[in-house]
Amino acid sequence: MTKEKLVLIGNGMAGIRTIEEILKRDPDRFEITVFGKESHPNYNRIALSSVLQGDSSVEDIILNDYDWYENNGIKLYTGDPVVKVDKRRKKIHSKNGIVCEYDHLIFATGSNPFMLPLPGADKEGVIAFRDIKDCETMIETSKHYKKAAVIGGGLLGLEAARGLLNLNMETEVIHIFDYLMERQLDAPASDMLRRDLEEQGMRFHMSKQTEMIKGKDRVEGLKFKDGSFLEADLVVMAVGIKPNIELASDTGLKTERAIVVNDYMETSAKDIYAVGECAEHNGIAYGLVAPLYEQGKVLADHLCSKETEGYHGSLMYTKLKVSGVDLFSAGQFQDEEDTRAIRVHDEFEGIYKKVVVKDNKVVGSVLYGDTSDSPRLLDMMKKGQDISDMNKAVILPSEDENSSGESPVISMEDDEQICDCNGVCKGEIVEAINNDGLSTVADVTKHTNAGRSCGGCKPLVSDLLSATLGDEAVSNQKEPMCGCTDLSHDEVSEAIKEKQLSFTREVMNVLGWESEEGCSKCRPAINYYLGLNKPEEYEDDHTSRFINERVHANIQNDGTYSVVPRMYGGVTDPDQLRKIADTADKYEVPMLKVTGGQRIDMLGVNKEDLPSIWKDLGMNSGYAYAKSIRTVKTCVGEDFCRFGTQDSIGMGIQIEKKFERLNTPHKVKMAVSACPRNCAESGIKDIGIVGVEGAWEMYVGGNGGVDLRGGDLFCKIETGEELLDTMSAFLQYYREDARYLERTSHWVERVGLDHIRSVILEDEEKRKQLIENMERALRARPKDPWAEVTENEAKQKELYEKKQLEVIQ
Ligand SMILES: Cc1cc2nc3c(=O)[nH]c(=O)nc-3n(C[C@H](O)[C@H](O)[C@H](O)COP(=O)(O)OP(=O)(O)OC[C@H]3O[C@@H](n4cnc5c(N)ncnc54)[C@H](O)[C@@H]3O)c2cc1C
Ligand SMILES: NC(=O)c1ccc[n+]([C@@H]2O[C@H](COP(=O)([O-])OP(=O)(O)OC[C@H]3O[C@@H](n4cnc5c(N)ncnc54)[C@H](O)[C@@H]3O)[C@@H](O)[C@H]2O)c1
Ligand code: SF4
Ligand code: FES
Repeated sequence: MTKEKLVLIGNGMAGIRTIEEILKRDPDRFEITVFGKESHPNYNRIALSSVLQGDSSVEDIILNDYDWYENNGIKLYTGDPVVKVDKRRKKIHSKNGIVCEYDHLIFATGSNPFMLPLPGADKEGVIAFRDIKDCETMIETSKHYKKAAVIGGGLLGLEAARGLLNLNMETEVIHIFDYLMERQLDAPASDMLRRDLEEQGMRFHMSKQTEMIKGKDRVEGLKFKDGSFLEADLVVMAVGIKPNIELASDTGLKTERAIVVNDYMETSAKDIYAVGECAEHNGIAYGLVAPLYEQGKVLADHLCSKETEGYHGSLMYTKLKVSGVDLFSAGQFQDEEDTRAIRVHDEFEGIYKKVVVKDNKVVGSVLYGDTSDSPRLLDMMKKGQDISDMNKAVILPSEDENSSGESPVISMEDDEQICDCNGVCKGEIVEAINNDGLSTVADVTKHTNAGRSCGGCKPLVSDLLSATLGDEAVSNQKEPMCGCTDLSHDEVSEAIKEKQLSFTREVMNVLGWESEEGCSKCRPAINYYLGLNKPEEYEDDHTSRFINERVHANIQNDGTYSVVPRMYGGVTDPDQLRKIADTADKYEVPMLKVTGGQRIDMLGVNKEDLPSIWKDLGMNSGYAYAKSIRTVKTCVGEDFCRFGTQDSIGMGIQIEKKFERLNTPHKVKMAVSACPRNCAESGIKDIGIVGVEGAWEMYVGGNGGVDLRGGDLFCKIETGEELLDTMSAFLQYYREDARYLERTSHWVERVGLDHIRSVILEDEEKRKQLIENMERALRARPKDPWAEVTENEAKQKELYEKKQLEVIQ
């Protein structure tokens, strides 16, 4: 039977949740194609706040990785926005020229941040906070500049400001009203919030209107309408959002503030639907995920011909994701003529609670300092519960009545919601815990979606696990490697060693994997642990590798690849440069870029050209795509620099040649500087070497990326030979002890520098063993992967022939 063609425009939270709901209902019904403007798979936009605040990495917040699309037969085009919809022919056109037919078309194009049209708003350093790029810009800016200004004291502005404080920037918030978050809070709660945030170091400029952004090319400050001026190196605008409806209006769909939809998320055009922030239902365009996910369920029912009552609007409720601040706001929280309120205000404890009542029903609430009543109040609001017979103390129990120490989940009814973002009730979670044998919060999230968005409900989920299984069962819980197994990384790696397992399928069978094929989390990890255990015998399973490692090149946002040849120690010569230039000319490589790792990146290469480019270059792979040794950056050192005390280039080249092509749990970057001026940035590398008079200092666990971390001084070593031995022992211990995908920076923090020192510097036996194991691993390394491909026609056919370009990326 031919499948109906379903095209989704917008690879964001609402659109992909709708696809997940469709797959749950009728997985084989549609041939699904997704177009996304951003060059990432679907990620948790909400968690950008936690990336900025340093609690997660970009990798942690991916909701559906590339393999998910592939495994569900979904064709994904990232970095390729739809630019035209031909309603008559039922076709869409993408920016990169892809034309795709549809039977059903979903708009889920979200919103754009609203940028105040101020003079100077186009200067460098003026940004929004909406996507991964914005987040990365803020993190990068904080490395070079000190003063940040956030315009807008709403949810987004305050979460951005907290993140900027964490990045050590002096942070000023400019707000147009005289109290913060006026759309969610009343004056007393807002005052308490402001005081708490001031204590955290935020500074506020209230009732201020920005007139212009000053500066030459880059922002230098803000001028306000009252004539005052504030210096700033970075300006983040967080003054609301504008639904992204340009394409919809060009298509002729009815739009007002957003794309107008009916109760079944149908737009004014046949077979075209809209969900998410770009949709407007009954005059409301929502800007929080809970309503958007409700819309997704309705649209999935409708498209899969399931019975549905339709979408009838949602109650809005929010929490601020700033640590140290407990705040909840829902519904109609301001006093009106026809409302009355129950209030508790404890200035000593910093607690404020207000419940607004209208026609004997709770219609809104603001809680500050203690939000434990929020699930119950929300439930009352949703059910429209009549409270005329209820005692005030039952609606808002006093602290004494509330202070049994018992978690609020205990007294919740089964139909009360625990996860507001995803609409998951207590009963549903308890049933999943009991029926599916769940024992961790991660299990619950995987099975029910509870906790998968803002994460605010995770403490309640954890309490519910304890209440259902008993404290002991839960305290013994560990983080499983992935949803296919209950075993942790350490247990899997240990079992491979103990049982001397030899290949992926065997591991899965012997260790009782839940899914036959494994998933994109466990397969690469198992492949790594197997190679670690039997370096000489194990044959790498390339099907378990991530796409970049499978094809030995990094995929770019437009579907092309980058080629980075190895340049040992960042040193090149005219011959290499000529080869690179000739190859770039021959294959019309659109960009050559010098990388931070001191080599040359050839960007924009077509996949089918990769093998011949590698052949023409005749250089080794730089492994820029791999969980392996990447670069050894060097400064010019004693031969040329008047401060140099050591031969940094020579040492860098020796290190790179010794450890190249070695598999590691995550990428490993190194650097050698010949004096403490540190021109090669040794302080932010996994291993950084610094020359001092008559010796080398070795730093470990540095990271210059999102999780910025200065390396720790590990030891001081006199000879080059001893340095290489100590590096061998350190790298091998990292390879054996760290979990797959754990950077050295996280590993060093988890196990502790003292412990690593005691193993490598104090335990002679263990050090010797580690160095021997490293030598075994180095001897067993495969040859250069580019050379292997250029000599292997079958591989070229399998991986690089043009038809492969159609493969989902
Ligand atoms: C920092 C931050 C924190 C947040 N915190 C919370 C929170 O705690 N709780 C909460 O409920 N909500 C929160 N939100 C809001 C929430 O993230 C959004 O409501 C939600 O992401 C909207 O989902 P969406 O799919 O409608 O839009 P989006 O997630 O924006 O997805 C739309 C996608 O469509 C793409 N697109 C647009 N035009 C095209 C085109 N022509 N072709 C192809 N692709 C296109 C866009 O690039 C985008 O990737 C937060 C938002 C931010 C920015
Ligand atoms: N925790 C959460 O739930 C959360 C977190 C972040 C973002 N979001 C969502 O993301 C979207 C964007 O958030 P937002 O905070 O930008 O929108 P918002 O509309 O909620 O708040 C914008 C704030 O900017 C202020 N403002 C407007 N013009 C201004 C000006 N010229 N100068 C100074 N202040 C000005 C407004 O008074 C308002 O308080 C919203 O839909 C929000 O719900 C939610
Ligand atoms: S690190 Fe020292 S030796 Fe190396 S280039 Fe810089 S100043 Fe010169
Ligand atoms: S309440 Fe946001 S993820 Fe559960």
